Amino acid sequence: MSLCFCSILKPSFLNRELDFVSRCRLAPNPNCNKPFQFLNLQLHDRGFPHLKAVQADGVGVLYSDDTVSERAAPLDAETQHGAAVDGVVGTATEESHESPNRTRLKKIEGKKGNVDDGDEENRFNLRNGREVFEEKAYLVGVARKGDTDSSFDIEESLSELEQLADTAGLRVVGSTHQNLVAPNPRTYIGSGKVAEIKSAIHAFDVETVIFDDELSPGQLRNLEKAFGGDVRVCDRTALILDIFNQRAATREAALQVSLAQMEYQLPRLTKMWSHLERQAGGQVKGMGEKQIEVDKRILRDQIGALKKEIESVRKHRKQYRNRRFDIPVPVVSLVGYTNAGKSTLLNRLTGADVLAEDKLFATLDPTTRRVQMKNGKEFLLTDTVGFIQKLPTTLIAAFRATLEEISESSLLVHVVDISHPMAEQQIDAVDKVLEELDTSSIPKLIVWNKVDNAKDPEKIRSEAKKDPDIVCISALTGEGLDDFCNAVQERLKDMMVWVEALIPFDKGELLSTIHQVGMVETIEYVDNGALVRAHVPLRFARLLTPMRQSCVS
Ligand SMILES: Nc1nc2c(ncn2[C@@H]2O[C@H](COP(=O)(O)OP(=O)(O)OP(=O)(O)O)[C@@H](O)[C@H]2O)c(=O)[nH]1
Ligand SMILES: [Mg+2]
Repeated sequence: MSLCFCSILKPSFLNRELDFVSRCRLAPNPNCNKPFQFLNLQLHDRGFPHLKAVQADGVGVLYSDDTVSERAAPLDAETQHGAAVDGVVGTATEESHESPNRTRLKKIEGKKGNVDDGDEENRFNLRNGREVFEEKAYLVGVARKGDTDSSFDIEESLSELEQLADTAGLRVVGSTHQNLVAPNPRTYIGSGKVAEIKSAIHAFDVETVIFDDELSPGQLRNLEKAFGGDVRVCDRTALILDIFNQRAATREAALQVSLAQMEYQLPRLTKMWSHLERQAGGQVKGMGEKQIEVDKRILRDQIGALKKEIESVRKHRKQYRNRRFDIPVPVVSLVGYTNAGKSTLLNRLTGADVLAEDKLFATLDPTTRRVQMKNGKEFLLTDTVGFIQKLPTTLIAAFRATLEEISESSLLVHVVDISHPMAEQQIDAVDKVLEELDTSSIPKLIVWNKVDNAKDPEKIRSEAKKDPDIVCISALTGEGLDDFCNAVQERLKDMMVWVEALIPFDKGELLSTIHQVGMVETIEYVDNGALVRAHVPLRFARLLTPMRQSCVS
C-alpha cells in the first residue's frame, strides 16, 4: 500500500499490530531447489541467526534448521534481473549507465537487541509515552551525477535518514544507494537495484523501505508492486510528516501537520480500494476508481475545512502577538537545523522547560520567553521548529503561519551545531529555507553551539573570534552565554534610534521601560521631569514622540 502515514485514513504505520509481521513470516517449503547464496553468518548471527542463505533470485530463504521457505515470485521479469545478496555487503547488478554502489547491512546491537523469532517482544518500545512496535526498515538513496544543488553527499543524507527513521521509531537494518544520471521515472531506481533490494527485503524480513527523496505516486505504486506487496514503501517526506504527527503537542501544530499530510496524500490516493475489485473477482471493474474519486472529494473538503480552522487559530495568534508588541521588548528568534540546540539555549537563558533531546524535530511550536540580562536589559527569545535539508514543501507551507514569528523578529539567531560533521551543509540548508521565508532584511547573528563537543574546541573558538557576526557557545555548559547576550544587545542597539526626551514625573513607568528595553546614556532630573538621553527601539521612540517634542521646545 502506498500510504503509510495518514492518521485520518489509517493509523500511523508505527502502531500496526504484530499481525503485519506474522503475515510476512514465510511458509516453509522444503521442495524448493533453487541455488542459494550463503550469508556470512558471522556478521549476521546476532541479528538474523535463523537465516542461513538466500536464493539467488532473493525469493527463497534457507533457515538454520534447513527448512526452505519461498515468497511469491517477482511480479515482472525485469525485477528478477540480477537479484542477489552477497551476504556481507550485497552487490548490485547495475544498468550500464549506473556506477557501482554500496549496500550496507546494519549490525543490530546494544539497545536495539536481536531480531530473531524469540525477540519480537523486544521490538516494542516506549516512544513519546506510548508503546510502539519497531518495524524493520531498509533505506534507499540516489546520488545524482552532476547534482550541484545538494551539498549533502549520499552517505551523509542516508545517515540523516537513519536518524529520522530512529526518531520515528523504526529499526534500520540496512541501506543502499545508487548513482544515477536521472531517476527512473517508473521505479526511481534501476531494475537491478530493485531486484537487489527485493533480495534484502526477503532475507531480513524488512517491513518498510524508505527512499531518501520524494517519490511520485506512480513510483511508489510500482515499487510496492515490484517488492511483492507485503512491504511498505515510503519516502523521506512521509517519514518527516509521521514524526511531526507523532510530536504535534498543541492544537495548532496538530492542525498544521494534518493539513500537510492530507496535501501529501491527495495525489497518492490510489489503490486504497483496489481490494474491492479483487473481492468482486474483477467483475465490477471501475468500482475502486469511483471510490477513489469519492475519497479525493472527501479529502479536498477536509483540507478546505482545516485551512479555515488554521486561519482562525492564526488570527488569534496574531492578536496575541500584537498585544505583545504593546510592550516594546525586542523579539529575537532562534532558528537553525534540527537538533542544533535551540531549545537547550532557550532553556538555559530563560529557565524554560521546553523539550530538548537528541532526536530530530523535538520542537514544533514556537515558545517565547523573556531573557533578563545581568545589566537589567531584557529581550524576548523565541524558539522555533528546526529545519532540515529536503524539507517537504507541504510542511513549509503548513508551518508558514507559525514561521511568521521569525519574519516579525528584530533579530535572527542562527544556531549551528558546530560539532556536527555536516555543520557547513546544515548552515546552507537553513539559509535556503530562510530565503524562502523572505527574511533577508532581518539582521542575523550566528551562534556556533556545542563547542564543548567539537573535536578541536580551541580552533573553533579562535575561528569564531575572527568574525564579529559569530559567537561561540555551549548551551549545555553555559560557556559563552554572556558573550551571546552582549552580542544580541549590541545588534539590538544598532537597530535602535537616539532620543532625547523629557519624561514628566507622573509618567515614571516610562522611565523604567526605557531602562528595560533601551540603552540609557544619561538622565538629568530637572524641575518638570527627567531629561533622558538614550537609544530606544523605534516602536518605543514613537511612543515618546510628545515628550521628545517637549524636550526640543
Ligand atoms: N554537547 C552539547 N550538547 C548540546 C548542546 N546544546 C544542545 N545539546 C544537545 O543536543 C540535543 C538537541 O538539543 P535541542 O535543544 O533539543 O535541539 P533543537 O535545536 O531544539 O532541536 P529541534 O527542536 O529538533 O529543532 C540535546 O540532546 C541537547 O542536550 C551543547 O552545547 N553541547
Ligand atoms: Mg527544539
